[in-house]
Amino acid sequence: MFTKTSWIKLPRNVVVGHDVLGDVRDVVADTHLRGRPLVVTSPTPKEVAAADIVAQYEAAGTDPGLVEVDTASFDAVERVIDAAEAAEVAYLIGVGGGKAIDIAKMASDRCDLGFVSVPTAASHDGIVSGRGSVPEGDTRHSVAADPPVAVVADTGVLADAPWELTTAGCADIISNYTAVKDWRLANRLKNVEYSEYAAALAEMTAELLVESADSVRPGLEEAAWMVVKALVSSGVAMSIAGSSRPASGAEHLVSHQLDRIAPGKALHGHQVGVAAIVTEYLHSGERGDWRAVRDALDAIDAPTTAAALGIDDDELLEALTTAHEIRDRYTILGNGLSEAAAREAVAKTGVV
Ligand SMILES: NC(=O)C1=CN([C@@H]2O[C@H](COP(=O)(O)OP(=O)(O)OC[C@H]3O[C@@H](n4cnc5c(N)ncnc54)[C@H](O)[C@@H]3O)[C@@H](O)[C@H]2O)C=CC1
Ligand SMILES: O=C(CO)COP(=O)(O)O
Ligand SMILES: [Zn+2]
Repeated sequence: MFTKTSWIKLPRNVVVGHDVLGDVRDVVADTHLRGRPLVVTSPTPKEVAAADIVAQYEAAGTDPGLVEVDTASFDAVERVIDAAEAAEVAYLIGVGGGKAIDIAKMASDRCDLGFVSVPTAASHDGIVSGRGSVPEGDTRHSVAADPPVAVVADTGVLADAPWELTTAGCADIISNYTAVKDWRLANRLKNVEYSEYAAALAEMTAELLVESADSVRPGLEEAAWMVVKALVSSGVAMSIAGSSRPASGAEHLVSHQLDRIAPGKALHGHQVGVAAIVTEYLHSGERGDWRAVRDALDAIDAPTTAAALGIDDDELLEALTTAHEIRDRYTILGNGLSEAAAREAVAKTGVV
């Protein structure tokens, strides 16, 4: 008897382009969302975009709430929920990098309110995904949350953001190669549910970005366009899968460990990129595709070594040998990488 069910949640309006920041109210008006919003942001994105959005609503006679967050934590989610309830808002607008967007996404899901995603950096593929990523103690949660009802990505804002944020977004996409390899491995060895459509979309997204690497250059709106389209596509792959598997494998586990061992030293996308060189080596060996991963990162100016991340060799080795403990997600790390194997992998790939 056939018993499978799949429920794919996707955004209704995804608006990407030049000067679209000024259209946030119009884009929202095209959805079912009505009333006062709560704008969830962090200090720099507030100046770059959130203040403009607040001004749009004020000019139209609506007084939006505003709350600032600075970390991806469950405490921050609770603070936003309290602010949303106190201000009796009708929906939330997340404005910023991955952390502000994740917090707004999870808070709106918990309050059963709509969510609008306004990225100010092309730095991560959580812009449209139906997931939130939050550390807690020794673990890292990938929380299911309704994806945004609408996304407004202004290519001018994204192109003006610091270049390293864009290269981090590219590296987050390049890591799809190893994430999908880990997913297939987990499917074969542990019967983990797998979607060929989601995997193919995640891989194709990485492929298209790598092929366009020459055009991804600082300050160009065309480059921001290409990268944000890839980030949207990767987020859609996660929504089709109903998990972050198409975009998060062992390289993400290593990055999540680095967030605990060496907090604040490097961007999420850069960490997963460097870790992907090593996990690709583990998948396919010395003659495998790890050079292609490294060269793809290099072509878009993303770091390819621990030193370029600002992370000590020992910190990376600790992350590599303990990453399997962080979450119940089977990957090429299996039940743990030995220190000797980790040393060999980082030496062979030139990551250390
Ligand atoms: N939910 C999901 O599916 C996914 C979630 N993530 C999560 O996203 C986070 C990483 O996102 P990031 O954006 O790298 O980190 P982030 O949100 O900490 O942003 C990095 C920095 O960039 C600044 N920034 C943002 N826009 C700026 C602009 N226009 N000009 C100047 N500075 C600007 C932010 O204020 C922050 O200081 C991690 O917590 C990661 O786990 C990443 C991928 C997928
Ligand atoms: O960062 C992600 C995809 O790029 C998703 O992160 P998780 O590993 O927390 O699911
Ligand atoms: Zn990621």
